[in-house]
Amino acid sequence: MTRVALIAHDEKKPDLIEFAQTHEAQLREYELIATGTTGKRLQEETDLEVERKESGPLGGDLMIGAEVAEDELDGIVFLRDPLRAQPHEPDISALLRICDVHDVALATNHSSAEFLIEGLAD
Ligand SMILES: O=C(CO)COP(=O)(O)O
Repeated sequence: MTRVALIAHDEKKPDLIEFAQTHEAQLREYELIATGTTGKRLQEETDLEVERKESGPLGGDLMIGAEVAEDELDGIVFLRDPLRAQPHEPDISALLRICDVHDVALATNHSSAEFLIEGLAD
């Protein structure tokens, strides 16, 4: 089954929720995982079932990266905040890197997320 991770930094969470709501019917067909706070908001604001990992700053990005390393993920939508430094920047870099190592589709902004979701549907 297609397995997809959804992640957003705080400033981008409203954007991710809107994205998930727009594509809710399609996303319902997939196994979804998310970092802690993103997952909580998805559970509260959509009808999607989401497996929650730790919050990003507490290791959630690394937990999702571990799934990438084990080839368990088909795609990641990670709406990053490009305007604010994050305390766990090394973890974020590790996640981006391991996606490139394993050639896993990764969208880090809304426009590319639209392409990714369309690609997953094919
Ligand atoms: O910090 C994050 C990704 O780097 C997201 O974590 P939360 O979903 O727990 O806010």
